[in-house]
Amino acid sequence: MKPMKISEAVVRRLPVYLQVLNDLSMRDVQTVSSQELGNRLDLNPAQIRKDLAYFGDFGRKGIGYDVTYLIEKIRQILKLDQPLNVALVGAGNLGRALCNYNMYLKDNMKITAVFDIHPSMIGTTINGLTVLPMDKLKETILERHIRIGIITVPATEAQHVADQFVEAGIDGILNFAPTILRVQDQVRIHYANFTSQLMSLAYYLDEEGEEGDNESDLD
Ligand SMILES: NC(=O)c1ccc[n+]([C@@H]2O[C@H](COP(=O)([O-])OP(=O)(O)OC[C@H]3O[C@@H](n4cnc5c(N)ncnc54)[C@H](O)[C@@H]3O)[C@@H](O)[C@H]2O)c1
Repeated sequence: MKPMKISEAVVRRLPVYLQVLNDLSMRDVQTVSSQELGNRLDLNPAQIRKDLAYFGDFGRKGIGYDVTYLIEKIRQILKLDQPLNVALVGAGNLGRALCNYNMYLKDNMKITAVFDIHPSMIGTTINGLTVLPMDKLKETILERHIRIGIITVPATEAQHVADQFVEAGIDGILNFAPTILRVQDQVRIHYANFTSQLMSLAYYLDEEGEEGDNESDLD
C-alpha cells in the first residue's frame, strides 16, 4: 500500500501526541477527547482533530479517541514499529551525553554505533558502545542496517561528516553542529540547535521580567 502523504507540521506534532498517549496508556486511560489532548498540549482541539483525521474517522462524538489504537497508528506512521538504528559521529561532550541517554530512548530507536576521528577516543567505551574509527563507518552502517546519522562534531567538520554519511547510504541526518549542511535531496536533514532556541526564547522575555505568554512551537 502506498504510504499516505502527511504534512511536515503534522509529522512534527505526532511524536508529541505519542508522548501524551503513552502517558495516558500507562495510567490505563482508554479513551481521550481532542479537548483533553488540547488542554494537555496547549493546542487547539480542532487542530488535533484535523491531524488525527489522517488516521481515519474513528473518533467517536462524546467518547473520544481510542488511546491504544491511536498509539499503534502513530507508531506505524512514524515507522517506530520496526527497529530504528542510529549512528553518531563525534564522541565528544555532546556525543557522549547523547550516547549515555540512549537507554532512555523508546520505540525501537537506538544509537547502535558511535564514531570519532581522534585516536584518543577510538576504542573507548560509552554506555556499552565502543567508539569506532571513521574508516569503519560505511561497513558498520551497512552491517547494522543504520538509517539515521547524528552529527556532533565541530561545525567546520560537519559537512565532511554529512558527506561520509551520505556516501555510506544514510537516509536521514540529525545535525547538532551550528552549520547548514548541503546534501542530495533524497537525504533528509533535521537540525537541533540549543543556542538558537535559547536566543529566540530571549526575544520573548519582557523588560520587567514579568511572565510572558506560554506559546507552543507545535502550531
Ligand atoms: N545543537 C546543540 O544544541 C548543541 C549543543 C552543544 C554543542 N553543539 C555542537 O555540537 C558539536 C559538538 O560539541 P562538543 O562540545 O561535543 O565538542 P567536542 O569538541 O567535545 O567533541 C567533538 C568530537 O568530534 C570529533 N571530531 C572532530 N572532527 C571529526 C571528524 N571529521 N570525524 C569524526 N569525528 C570528529 C572530535 O574528535 C571530538 O571527539 C559542536 O558543533 C557544537 O557546536 C550543539
